Amino acid sequence: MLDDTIAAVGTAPGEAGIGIIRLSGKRSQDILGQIFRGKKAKDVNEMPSRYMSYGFIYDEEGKKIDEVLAVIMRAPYSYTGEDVVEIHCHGGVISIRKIMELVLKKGARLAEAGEFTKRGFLNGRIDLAQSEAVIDIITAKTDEGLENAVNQLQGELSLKVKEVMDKLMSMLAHIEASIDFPEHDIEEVTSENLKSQGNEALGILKELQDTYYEGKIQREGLSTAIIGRPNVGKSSLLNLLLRENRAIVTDIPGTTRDIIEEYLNVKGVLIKLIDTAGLRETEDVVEKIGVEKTKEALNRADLVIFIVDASKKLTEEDMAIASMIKQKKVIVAANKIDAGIEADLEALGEIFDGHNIIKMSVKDKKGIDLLEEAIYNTAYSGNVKSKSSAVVSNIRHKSLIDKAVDSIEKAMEAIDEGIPVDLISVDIKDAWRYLGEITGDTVEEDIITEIFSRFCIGK
Ligand SMILES: Nc1nc2c(c(=O)[nH]1)N(C=O)[C@@H](CNc1ccc(C(=O)N[C@@H](CCC(=O)O)C(=O)O)cc1)CN2
Ligand SMILES: Nc1nc2c(ncn2[C@@H]2O[C@H](COP(=O)(O)OP(=O)(O)OP(=O)(O)O)[C@@H](O)[C@H]2O)c(=O)[nH]1
Ligand SMILES: [Mg+2]
Repeated sequence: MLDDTIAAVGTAPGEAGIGIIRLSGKRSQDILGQIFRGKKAKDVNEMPSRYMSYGFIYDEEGKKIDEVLAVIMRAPYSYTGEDVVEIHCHGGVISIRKIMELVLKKGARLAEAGEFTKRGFLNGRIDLAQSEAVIDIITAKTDEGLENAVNQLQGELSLKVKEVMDKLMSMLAHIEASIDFPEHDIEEVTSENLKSQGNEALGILKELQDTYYEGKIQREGLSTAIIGRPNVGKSSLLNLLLRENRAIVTDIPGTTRDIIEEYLNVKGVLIKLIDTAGLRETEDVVEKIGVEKTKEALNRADLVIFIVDASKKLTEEDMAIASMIKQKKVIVAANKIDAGIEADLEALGEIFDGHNIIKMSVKDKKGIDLLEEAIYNTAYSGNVKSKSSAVVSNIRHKSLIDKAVDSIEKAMEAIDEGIPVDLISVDIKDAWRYLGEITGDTVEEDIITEIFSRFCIGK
């Protein structure tokens, strides 16, 4: 498969001033030679690596197709580690399509999603975690999400993971040695040595585990569900926070049936705001489904904004919801204070942290600053913002690190129990393999395929 020469458009045709067609593989330069004539560089063999040459693309009848800049990046110093050619043409749909057609006619094959990056991985220029960072860069929604992804692309995460893998390898070597040379005092030394190396490995992995919550929020946003009984002003609040009329608002209880999700930036924190159907017992079939969806959204939420109508006495429904969410991070929005305060907010203060009860009026746009402040504060509460440049934001990486930690901890317990060191090596090997799945050293083919299929074409 790496013998093929692949081609794809790397830019959005018709939507930008320039269009880039990219080729990778042994025949790239030859294909360029057949369709490109440089003003200065008459022969592609004379084009120096990594310098742009000005010229024209010609079709098979010798007709000029477009004025372009072309560049050859010869192996191994390229994005894929193979010969790469880029043709930078004008960004129009027709020009890009014609050049692509020509390139395919001359023997290139259309690249699959993520295939350029995959080749960079298969040719050893970047590892798997670095490849995954490329998608994260493309899909980043915040400055921090981008920063984490760029760090991961530079290999910051891989470096830490490899450091641990090296320690595990050295532990395995010690175990081997003690098996090969079972002199009387080696066992003692070995278990001390294993313990200290194992603890160092655990220390690094636990630091990485601690970055996950923050990393996830920076990547996916803080999932924030607006919850409350019907008609308390959930959709009104969503609209106010978004500063647009996204959700339908009426005075009819049960207006919102389907979940509405929108992204919002609160003081630099990415919030995935979720408006839900009011929670109540209902016989209405559609509303019932809405209530079920609300409960699912509630389960997944990192933060709950619990709205009550402060202008009325709290109802049984309010209290039922309160007990349903008391395990969650909650901000209580006591809404409609423009119509007076009848609700027993102190009772809510006993269930939830009093600081997080915000008196507000969506109608009068009152209290919104305090609410945003509270959202921002809860986003990081109990989780100090790390200064580490290796941040775990990917669930695949997190679960592999968790498994490695479990295996190492199992090994450490075994050492404490005086279990023979050769039996411990099984767990250490497991941990090493799990970590290798992050960097791609020990990963199965189907996982690699799955990861790269999530890329876009041309990446
Ligand atoms: N025109 C263009 N812009 C682009 C890309 C591209 O492929 N083409 N990239 C694609 O996504 C990104 C840049 N990523 C790249 C990563 C490595 C190499 C590369 O040639 N690496 C070589 C040589 C490095 C060096 O000069 O020292 C290497 O690592 O050996 C190129 C682009 C973003 N911008
Ligand atoms: N007086 C007053 N009325 C408000 C306030 N916020 C919302 N309302 C009104 O309350 C009614 C219900 O608002 P919605 O935002 O649709 O309520 P909801 O919680 O989304 O309702 P469901 O989708 O039915 O669960 C509307 O008539 C709003 O105009 C407020 O701060 N003060
Ligand atoms: Mg609503």
